[in-house]
Amino acid sequence: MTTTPAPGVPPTPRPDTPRVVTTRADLRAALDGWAAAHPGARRAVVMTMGALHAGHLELVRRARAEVGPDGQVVVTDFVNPLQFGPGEDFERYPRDVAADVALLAAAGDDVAVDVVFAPAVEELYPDLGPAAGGAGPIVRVTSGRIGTVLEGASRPGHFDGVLTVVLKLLHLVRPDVAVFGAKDAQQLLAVRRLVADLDVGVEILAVPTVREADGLARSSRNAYLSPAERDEALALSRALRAGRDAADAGADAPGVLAAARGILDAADGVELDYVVLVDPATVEDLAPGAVGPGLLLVAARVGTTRLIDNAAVEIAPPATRAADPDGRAPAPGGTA
Ligand SMILES: Nc1ncnc2c1ncn2[C@@H]1O[C@H](COP(=O)(O)OP(=O)(O)OP(=O)(O)O)[C@@H](O)[C@H]1O
Ligand SMILES: CC(C)(CO)[C@@H](O)C(=O)[O-]
Ligand code: BAL
Repeated sequence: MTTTPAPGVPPTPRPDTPRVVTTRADLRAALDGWAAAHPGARRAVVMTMGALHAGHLELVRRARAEVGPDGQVVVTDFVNPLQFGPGEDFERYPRDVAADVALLAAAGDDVAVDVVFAPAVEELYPDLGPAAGGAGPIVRVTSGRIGTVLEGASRPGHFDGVLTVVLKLLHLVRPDVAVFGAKDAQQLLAVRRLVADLDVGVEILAVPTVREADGLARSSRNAYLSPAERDEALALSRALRAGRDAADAGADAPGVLAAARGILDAADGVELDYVVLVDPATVEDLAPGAVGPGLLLVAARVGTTRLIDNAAVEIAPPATRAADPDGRAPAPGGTA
């Protein structure tokens, strides 16, 4: 892919491999250099913890589509210690920046990345090292109620850590748009609230969950699963499909939730953390009589691996729910 030059400057081919920078100073130089060579170009960021997979590539594709060939796409590759609690998988989390860069370099022009920012922990958090007492930043973002329910209840402090690093990365990269995955639905909502509540000047875009052919949501943590566990993990996406099918067939909110829960309760090897049907705008439980959009959220442990997944559903109004395809009134007590 070539980029459109400033007037009078010959077009330069975009390098095949993204430029990898690890310091704030080199990041700034890469951003400023691009802006100088491409006046008016837009910039997009895709924030990741590395161990890149097809889900991440979809986020990059969206980012590239958003800024065009002259725009600059930055991928951040950083396992953020602030969002991991004691006993979680911070140490075990897969880290291989070279493999991530190779995957990006092998992707097509529509997934072209200009810069990979892969800082060391001390670069982002000078106060976190042993020399500084290990406490980390004094001032952090608090995620409020969103950060205390569901993922936040199971992982106390997680969303404060996520929002703190997201805000830092937004300040460092200064993008026009930032692309996040719908797979991490509560995170997406928290980031949207961060941007709205703190008046951060960036557009947040969401990409639908990318799945494997059998329905399993792509996730870096899938790498932890043994083949048998991977089969067991399919119960999550099956449960969401059952909930969605129930909604499509006219079930009410409790019926939708029961359909999903039934699959999970019957599944082998799945230790359920939660399955809930929530208001997508708040992640608060949907009332039994609610109609309209809902979000089914599931979190479960399969072996030692904690997985999350979700699906949007639409709860039909009772009148629609009750009518049969010919529009006749329902039999008394009928539900669907
Ligand atoms: N299957 C997917 N579809 C769409 N977006 C995804 C998918 N997996 C991850 N993302 C998005 O990629 C971004 C970076 O996520 P991250 O690096 O944590 O990957 P992950 O696969 O979610 O990892 P983990 O397994 O640790 O949760 C997030 O915005 C996340 O929602
Ligand atoms: C947004 C994020 C990169 C912050 O560390 C992380 O939570 C993730 O990968 O989803
Ligand atoms: N994918 C969200 C980041 C985390 O689980 O820590």
